[in-house]
Amino acid sequence: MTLISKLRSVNTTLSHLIKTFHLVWAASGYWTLAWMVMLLLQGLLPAMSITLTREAVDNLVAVSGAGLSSESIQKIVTPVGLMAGIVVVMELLNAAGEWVRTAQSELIHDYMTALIHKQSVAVDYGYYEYSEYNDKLDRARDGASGRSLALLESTGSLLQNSVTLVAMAAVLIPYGLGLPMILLISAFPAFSVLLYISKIQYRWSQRTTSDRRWLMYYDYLLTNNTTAAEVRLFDYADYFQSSYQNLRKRLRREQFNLLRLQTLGRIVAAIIALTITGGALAWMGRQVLLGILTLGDLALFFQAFNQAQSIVKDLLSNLGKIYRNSLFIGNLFEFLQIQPKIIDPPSPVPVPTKLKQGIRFRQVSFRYPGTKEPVLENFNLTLPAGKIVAVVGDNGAGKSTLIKLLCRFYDPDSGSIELDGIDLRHFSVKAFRRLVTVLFQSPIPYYTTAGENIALGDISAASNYSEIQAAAKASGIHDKIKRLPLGYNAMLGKLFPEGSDLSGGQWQRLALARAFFRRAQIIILDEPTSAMDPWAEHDWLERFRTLASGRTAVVITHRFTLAMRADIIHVMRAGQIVESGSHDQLLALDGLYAQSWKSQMQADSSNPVESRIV
Ligand SMILES: Nc1ncnc2c1ncn2[C@@H]1O[C@H](COP(=O)(O)OP(=O)(O)OP(=O)(O)O)[C@@H](O)[C@H]1O
Repeated sequence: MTLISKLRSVNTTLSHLIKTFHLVWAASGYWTLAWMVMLLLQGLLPAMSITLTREAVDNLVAVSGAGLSSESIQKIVTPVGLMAGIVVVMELLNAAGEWVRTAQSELIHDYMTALIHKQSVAVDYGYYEYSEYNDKLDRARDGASGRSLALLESTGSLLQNSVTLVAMAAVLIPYGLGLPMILLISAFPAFSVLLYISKIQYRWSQRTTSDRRWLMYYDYLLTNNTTAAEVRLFDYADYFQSSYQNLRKRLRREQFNLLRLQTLGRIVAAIIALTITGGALAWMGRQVLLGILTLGDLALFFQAFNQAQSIVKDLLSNLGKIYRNSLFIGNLFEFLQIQPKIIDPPSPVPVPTKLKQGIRFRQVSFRYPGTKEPVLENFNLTLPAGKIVAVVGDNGAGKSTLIKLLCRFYDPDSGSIELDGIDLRHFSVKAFRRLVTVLFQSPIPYYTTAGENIALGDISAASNYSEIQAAAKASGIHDKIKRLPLGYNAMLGKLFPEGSDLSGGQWQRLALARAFFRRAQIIILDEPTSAMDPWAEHDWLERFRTLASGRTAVVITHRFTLAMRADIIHVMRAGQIVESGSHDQLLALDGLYAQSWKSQMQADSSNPVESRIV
């Protein structure tokens, strides 16, 4: 490590320390103040105690053999009494310290968690599609509350040690400068070992972040209710269990190696420190034999040396901890610094209250970050206002990418997506998204009450009970909810006690109710009926038409039954629209759509409603 990189590392540590202190202060201002006052007191008391020891011993020597006069007793009782007082104050401070520490740690935990939650939502959706981001998030969590408090504690201990050390030095310096120097040198090997190990541990932790996520994933596969059926059916438990165990074995081995290195280093450092201490003690013995020191000096000297040595050791070990924790907490700051790319323009244009022309993809080209192949290239598509448009196509054609662009989860690399002729980038992101509702293939089962599941569509209107019921009726889930033990107040999902589970199709109906409740102008559907039987799908489609009337809807689907009901069908292949028209027009065209339709009809003529476009 060059001098410049060393200085840079000290600078980074300091900057992390300052940022951490700001965070801690913001999270627990008064408690931090109380903590600092206590540190100062705890730092000063040991030196006061040592000075009193000298006084007590010297007084004892002075009055020894003078009889039990009140004057001689007082000479001993006063310093001893004060020393006892200091012990009591130290105990009180220790007890109060526990209290302050617990309060601080709770406040800091909540504050840091809130910061991480806020940032997790603020970053672009796109980040969640990359493992590097997940690594950052995992590391930030690791560096959050625990590390910041540890960093603060080590800094506090360091300050306390420094106060004590300065006070001790003031007491020791009259005996010469050599002793403080020896103390410092004796602790140096331990410090170097600590720094070295800290660095190795940090690198190991960074390198194994993904490994730990693999462990979580295997654990999830083996213990989760959503995977329980397939684990049994495919009998893959042994396979994933051994993957878990093998990975754990490797991590355990690496951890043991680190531990061995650490223990070895510590033993060597302790031997060096002991040798130096032995030399200092021999020197002290010599001074006593030569009659240079008084008994009081000797007592002070002995106590001060012992204490100062452990303080210097603590001090250096705290420096090491500060260094290590600042490395980890750097991950938190790195995470908090991620800037979203999908942001509001400086002066957003108001979103249209009612769509007139519709949505247009104009010469859109897009590739996912970090990939070479574009998914869309000079892509054009119009979604006319008030119409239902279906987009069909084979796997990987780019249909879901269209949705992501339409929701502004990503922006095009070139070209534009326009709403009534205005580029989406000119609207405020929140205001634009308020216009959109998406019904996903697997809607999220929110483990909350049935009513709240619908209200999440528009949380600002959550108290509008009659609208919630109207949305449930419109989507066809009202009767089911009414039959639940507590109706709209019934908990859904099996995660919590008393929860009632719904079928896949019922969850999709609940999602439709949420969409009704949202009253958004643009409705996007991604295989919304995949979990429904043909009868339920028919009923659902009728309800969907009610929802979509007067709105602009895009349906991404593989199902003919769904696609054929759209006003316009676009067939997509390899990032391009290759055919467009109504169901009848596309059949008459006898192209890709017609071929898929025919082959599906032949293959499954007994059950045409189940036909899929391939
Ligand atoms: N996050 C991503 N990063 C990189 N490439 C991606 C990402 N998501 C999708 N792709 C790629 O983009 C292309 C289009 O994918 P997309 O999911 O849009 O297809 P699709 O038409 O929705 O397919 P399907 O019908 O199977 O759902 C595919 O080649 C896919 O591998």
